[in-house]
Amino acid sequence: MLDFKNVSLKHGTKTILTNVNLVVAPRKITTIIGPNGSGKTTMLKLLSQTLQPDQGRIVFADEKVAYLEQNNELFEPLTVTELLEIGLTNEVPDSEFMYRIIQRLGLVEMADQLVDELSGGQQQRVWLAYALCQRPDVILLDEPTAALDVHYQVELLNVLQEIQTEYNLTVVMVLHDLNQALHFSDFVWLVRGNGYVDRKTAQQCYDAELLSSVFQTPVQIIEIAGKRQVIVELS
Ligand SMILES: Nc1ncnc2c1ncn2[C@@H]1O[C@H](COP(=O)(O)OP(=O)(O)OP(=O)(O)O)[C@@H](O)[C@H]1O
Repeated sequence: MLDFKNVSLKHGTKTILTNVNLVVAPRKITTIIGPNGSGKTTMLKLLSQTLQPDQGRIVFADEKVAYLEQNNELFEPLTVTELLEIGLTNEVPDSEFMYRIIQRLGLVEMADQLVDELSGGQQQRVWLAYALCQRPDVILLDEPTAALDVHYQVELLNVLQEIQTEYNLTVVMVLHDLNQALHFSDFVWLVRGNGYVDRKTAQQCYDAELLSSVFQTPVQIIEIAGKRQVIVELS
């Protein structure tokens, strides 16, 4: 169980959340979408307890939560394998699991390289592997595809979805790409930046009026090869 119960939070004078009640769907993928500065990262920080609400509370059972922030830094030079082994040490070390994650995230060839010497996109995959190696019940991911090319964006989300299903993980992530958010999620939280958050199923979000109002930008929903796609109208 991981819920927002009557949570209110301001950053300075800016209202981020007002009496928000939300249930994180267990063993499902929830994606947070919304405009820049609306409070998406703040919500992940609340769920990870790196930030406390002004009012209300985040309700936890005894889930193990792994939080992958937008920017991650190493404080000493480590190879990919060395970093992932640190992730494993909290639990019964499971190098077989670690090797599967290395394979699934396409990291085999760089397993012995220093993390700092990898490209931004490669490092992003390594940090996701690190979070998974902690064997969390809940994984919080802030823009996990941000530095990736389109191939690896889709690849990473596919692998994440497979691992989520296989290990019954609860995933809460922030994405900016609306098509990816709706395609890979069960639930979507739409953060409006005025204190309010709508919780919808991903299917309910294929709604041009809804998305246009959240982003204050005209969008259309069209169908390509039988699949709905969100198109942002360019002026
Ligand atoms: N520690 C802080 N102190 C003061 N204001 C903050 C702090 N952290 C965030 N804010 C402000 O709160 C608002 C929400 O920030 P947050 O990072 O949660 O937004 P976001 O939706 O994740 O944005 P983006 O899409 O740009 O990553 C922003 O206006 C931001 O400037």
